[in-house]
Amino acid sequence: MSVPTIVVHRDADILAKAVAARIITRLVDAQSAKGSASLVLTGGTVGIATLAAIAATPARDAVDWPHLDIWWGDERFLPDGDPERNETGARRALLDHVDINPERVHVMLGPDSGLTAEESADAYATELRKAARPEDHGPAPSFDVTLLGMGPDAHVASLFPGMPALYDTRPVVAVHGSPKPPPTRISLTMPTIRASREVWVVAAGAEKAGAVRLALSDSGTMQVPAAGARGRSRTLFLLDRAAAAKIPPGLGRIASP
Ligand SMILES: O=C(O)[C@H](O)[C@@H](O)[C@H](O)[C@H](O)COP(=O)(O)O
Repeated sequence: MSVPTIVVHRDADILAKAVAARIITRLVDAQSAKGSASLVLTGGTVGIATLAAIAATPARDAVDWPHLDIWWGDERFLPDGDPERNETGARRALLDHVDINPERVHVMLGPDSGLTAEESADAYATELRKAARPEDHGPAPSFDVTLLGMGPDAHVASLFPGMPALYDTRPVVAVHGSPKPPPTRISLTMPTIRASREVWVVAAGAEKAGAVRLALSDSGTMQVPAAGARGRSRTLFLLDRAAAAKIPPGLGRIASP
């Protein structure tokens, strides 16, 4: 697993724009190398602001959108079109504005599908397994980039401290009793997140500073899920100054102006 690289930006607005530029470049590089790319989206304010920043960036047209697979790290178990769904936010911010191939947008189904949350998680696991190739050596693709927002409790996706999903070895699980509403969610598990080539944790605001410090220390994943959010070849913590305020001295950080 890769040691995190920390990049600190002035504020949340610059952070979203910088992450947007970084995603565009990463996707173009991946597509140039292998003809396609895969991106795992996150909910949350920074996650959605980043997608809106991509949509607003002229360079977005450098991405070969029809050859991009879009996945989600987690989803609120709500009906299609519900404004609280991460998918709804992603479509409004970006997906409705680019030439994405609908068959390559892999949504986590909500209750209107007729599935229970457990059945929806199983259906997603099947989709992941179909997309996995032999070189992925597992039940899910090695995503090029998995974006993760992070809560003040250091949760990532819908993996909350001490909750059963953190102990689950299946690729995708249903989450009940989420401390962050809504209570029922679908989430990739840590093994699936850690199978990603790159994991990018994005966080802004002083309320995240404690969680960032723990996530970059030798904390246990069960109590500090973000401490387990590591990519196989690269891990980035992309932060604003407020969220980076409590980073232990001596950790390599790149502070942008
Ligand atoms: O479904 C969700 O709520 C997200 O996936 C969740 O993991 C989010 O990314 C963090 O809670 C950070 O959210 P904020 O950036 O809004 O604090």
